[in-house]
Amino acid sequence: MTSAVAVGGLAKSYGSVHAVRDVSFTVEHGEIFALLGPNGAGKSTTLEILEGFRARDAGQVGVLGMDPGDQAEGRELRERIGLVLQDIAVEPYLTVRETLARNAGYYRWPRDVDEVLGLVGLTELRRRKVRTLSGGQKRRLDLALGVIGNPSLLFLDEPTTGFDPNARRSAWQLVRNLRDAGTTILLTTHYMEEAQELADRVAVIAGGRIVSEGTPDTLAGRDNDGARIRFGLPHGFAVTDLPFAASRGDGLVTVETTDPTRTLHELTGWALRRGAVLDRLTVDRPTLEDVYLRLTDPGAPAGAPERSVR
Ligand SMILES: Nc1ncnc2c1ncn2[C@@H]1O[C@H](COP(=O)(O)OP(=O)(O)OP(=O)(O)O)[C@@H](O)[C@H]1O
Repeated sequence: MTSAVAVGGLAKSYGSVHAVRDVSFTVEHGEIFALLGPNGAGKSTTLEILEGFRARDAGQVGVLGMDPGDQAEGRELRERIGLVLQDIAVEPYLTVRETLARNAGYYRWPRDVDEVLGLVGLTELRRRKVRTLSGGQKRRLDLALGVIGNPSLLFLDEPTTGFDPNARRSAWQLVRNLRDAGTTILLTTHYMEEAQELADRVAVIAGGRIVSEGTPDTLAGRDNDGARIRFGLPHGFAVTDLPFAASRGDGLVTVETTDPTRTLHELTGWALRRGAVLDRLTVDRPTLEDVYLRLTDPGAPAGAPERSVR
């Protein structure tokens, strides 16, 4: 089976601004794929080309086996994709349920309106006028509008911006449920926690180019990076007493290691023999955000694109 989305050598400029330079990636059926990148990196431009709203200058694009740039195929495609864009215009004087029911009428095989209201947690608010919804409630309605047409492929452009932490977790569960029911999802987000929690694979785009691609856990060799052990030393002990090199700052000792199992063993053995209690002991690895910040640091030397495989 072909990929749900296949992009090769995509390029798009606005006058002298090279918004997308040479972007290639695929999204497989049934996966959640996240496009990450700083403001102005080219994410929305890429998405708009895939959605058929913007013409490309160069490259190949296949979405559900169709070319969104082709007028006839583009129309057929719009029946099969769902969109949750950053700012969807809705009629403020309709109720939540009326809005959803009206949009359901645009599709040949819509989902049940009340079922979708339940999915996004808007059943209680179904009789409320849209203009009275809070920002987060409105965003849930956006999500409902995106899935009402029962799409095979759903585009989510920053789906949880403005959500409170509980609403964000509910939205994540909804997105996972959609994926588990067979919907392919391509999303953009500025929340690294969202990408970590949701995405099967991510691509980082910067300056119109993909600079790294992989699973959230392995992106840019994240899984092979060293671990960091931190702890507080009790009174009377110095960093130089430790059986390995370490540094001290913020009242905590930090040890960088590529072999955390061994280093921890040495550390705890050393402490137990001396009756020393290691205060606030933690072991961690670079987060997705650490890796993302490194990849998108404008001061970092430009290198070959990094790719890690699943
Ligand atoms: N219609 C337009 N006309 C001219 N320049 C544009 C237009 N749309 C986008 N750009 C420029 O193209 C570049 C890429 O913009 P794009 O909106 O694709 O980035 P983005 O990654 O989605 O950013 P954000 O995270 O801020 O939404 C930016 O430099 C932007 O200023």
